[in-house]
Amino acid sequence: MPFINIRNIHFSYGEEKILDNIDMDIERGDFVCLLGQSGCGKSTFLRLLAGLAAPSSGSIVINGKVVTGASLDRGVVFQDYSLFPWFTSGKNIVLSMQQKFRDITKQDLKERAMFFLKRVGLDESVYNKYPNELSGGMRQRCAICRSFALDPPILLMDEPFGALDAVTRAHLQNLILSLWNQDSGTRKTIFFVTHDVEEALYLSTKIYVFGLKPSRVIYSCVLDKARFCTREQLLNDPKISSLRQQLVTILNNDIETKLN
Ligand SMILES: Nc1ncnc2c1ncn2[C@@H]1O[C@H](COP(=O)(O)OP(=O)(O)OP(=O)(O)O)[C@@H](O)[C@H]1O
Repeated sequence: MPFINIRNIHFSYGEEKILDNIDMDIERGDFVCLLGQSGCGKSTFLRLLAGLAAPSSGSIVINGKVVTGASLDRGVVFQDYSLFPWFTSGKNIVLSMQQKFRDITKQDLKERAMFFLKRVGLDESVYNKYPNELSGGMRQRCAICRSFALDPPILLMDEPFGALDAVTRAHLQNLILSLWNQDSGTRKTIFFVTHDVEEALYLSTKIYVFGLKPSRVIYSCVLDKARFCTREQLLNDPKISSLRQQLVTILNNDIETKLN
């Protein structure tokens, strides 16, 4: 049995069918990118994985257990940084850790938060700042810091870099790869929603393309490229170039089929 076994997932909002028979087998430590046109149901699928909604039919089994609700074993990072604006960054990080590490003192939690702030490239002064005193990139680093400080084996990331400029986005892609790579023995399993083919090629070990709703997986692939390859290698690798072309064509054809 794979680490995550997703079988025959259907989901509807009322009468509107959104997901139609999604199957996936995911191994521990996979970096899974979900690509697809806007509105096809990628975020909905992440909500099902998070246990925030239940499939209309089908099952999601993680490590042998059926998902029936939310769990601290699945961390979530959204595009809009998901920090409470009325708390400082530090409090945002510590509050979520308190739910998981109930026996750890506040001082130790603060030290853990400081440690992870540094890991994501933020200075300790950020601890006492409110989210609105930080740039978008810094807020997203804080959200990533909060997720990694909680240390969930699975991370669900919904277009986490979608609102950022290209340079910040590239930095954060490198950051997430280095956090994911930090200890290859206990790599987190990451699901990452993006519209960006290049981002998917750079980050993932597996790519799933969702078709327009009611959405099915219309293409999937496993990337056998070395996980430490550079952006330059990615641009020059002939196999990746052909995969890039294929992904763009599939996405374009999908939208054209629905328009015709
Ligand atoms: N709470 C809701 N109630 C009813 N319909 C919803 C709800 N949330 C989403 N939808 C609909 O479900 C469909 C899928 O939405 P979803 O946000 O999952 O797509 P997406 O692929 O993540 O889109 P995007 O890439 O634009 O974020 C859309 O048609 C959307 O309007």
